[in-house]
Amino acid sequence: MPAPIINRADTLIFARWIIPIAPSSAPLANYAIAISNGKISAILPAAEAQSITATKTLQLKHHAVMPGLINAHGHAAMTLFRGMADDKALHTWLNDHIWPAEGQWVNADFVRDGSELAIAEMLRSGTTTFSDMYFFPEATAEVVRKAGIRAQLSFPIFDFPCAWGSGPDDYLRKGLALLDEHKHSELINIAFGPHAPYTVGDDAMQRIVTLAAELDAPIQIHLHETQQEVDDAVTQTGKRPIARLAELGLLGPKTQCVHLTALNDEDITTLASHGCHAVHCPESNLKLASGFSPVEKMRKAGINVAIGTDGAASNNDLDLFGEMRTAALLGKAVAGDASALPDSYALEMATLNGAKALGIDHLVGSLEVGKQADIIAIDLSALEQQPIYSPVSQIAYTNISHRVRYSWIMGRKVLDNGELTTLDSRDIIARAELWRKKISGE
Ligand SMILES: CSC[C@H]1O[C@@H](n2cnc3c(O)ncnc32)[C@H](O)[C@@H]1O
Ligand SMILES: [Zn+2]
Repeated sequence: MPAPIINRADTLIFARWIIPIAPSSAPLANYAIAISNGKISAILPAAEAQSITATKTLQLKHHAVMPGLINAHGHAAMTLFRGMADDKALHTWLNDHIWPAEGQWVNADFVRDGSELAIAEMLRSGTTTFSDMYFFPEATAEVVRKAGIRAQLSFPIFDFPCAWGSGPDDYLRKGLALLDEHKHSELINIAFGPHAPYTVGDDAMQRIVTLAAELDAPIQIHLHETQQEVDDAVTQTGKRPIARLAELGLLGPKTQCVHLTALNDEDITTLASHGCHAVHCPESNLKLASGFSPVEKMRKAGINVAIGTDGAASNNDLDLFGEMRTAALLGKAVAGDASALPDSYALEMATLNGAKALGIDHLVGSLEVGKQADIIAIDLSALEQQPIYSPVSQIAYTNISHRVRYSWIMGRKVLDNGELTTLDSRDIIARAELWRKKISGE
């Protein structure tokens, strides 16, 4: 059905290209997009849009306009540990460095300041939705509201105590309160965040399965991050983690499986048949030498693959455009096929596939009339992007994140000509420096 013709809008953006992602990623040249009441109200050729009266009009002659990016996995507050424990393998990194540091430093203030630093970095580089898994999610929620960004907050569950709680009972009680508090929120969704198969036992997993089904809530979990994780599980239980979670009923269309490097064909079939989503974090997997995710095989098996940065302590940035480029390049090498993970698929992974994974594709992930106006504009006029045969290629394969100039979330402008409108960069940097001094004992 053709979209209704409108004659007025709150914001009208004329762009050199619009890349809608759905129904396809093919760029629409010299188009306009209208925003009314926080939603996309029209997408039409620029010549036809001249008749629309708008409160604000923007002429973006050299820009590509596309859906805001969706960072489907991270630990926002870990920005305050960026560069603190580099060049270590996952288990040494976690057991000997990160978990002791978290035990010493993480509290609600740490999470508030670290999350604000992360959100500022993500907004500046084109992310409009992020999925987080960290302690004190209520503190992250405060900053999410302040920034006006969209988020899924997965509350953590371990079998053991941490700064946020004493064990599974306590985590579930706090998490359910958070779910209840945000059940009508437009920007925040709450998910269950069992940390990993090796930190959460069968009892807690079973309670998560029951509660998540009752509340129709998503589950996000680190899964098959390394071959060692799989080998240890087989030694201890005789089962691969994916097989164990399938038996426990934890795998389903609301389950977001993060990492998925050590997969055999049976694992892929199990994930596909349960409708699970994969969240690929290529830079964290490379930096921690965790392994290689068979993204092309998963795609061919019909698994929805989204993309995430993971935390800044294992990446070390939150640049989803950079992650997209790494995913595309690595995906080709892993598949042994240069045609695997083409530019258009890289863009889909970071937008619509992310929205599908988080269960919000009816709201965001593509530019379509009726969807929420989560939109970014990238200036392609710089030397490094010339000449432009294909804007999709330039976005996927050139270093582009610093060229994001505008960003709207639910129609609200949160990045204006490269400047954050809701957050104060200088104050955020000053607070990060205070944490560095404290943590380094200066
Ligand atoms: C449940 S709160 C998050 C918890 O996860 C830790 N973490 C960060 N990155 C990874 C990773 O790649 N694999 C496993 N666990 C990770 C983080 O430090 C928190 O303790
Ligand atoms: Zn992670």
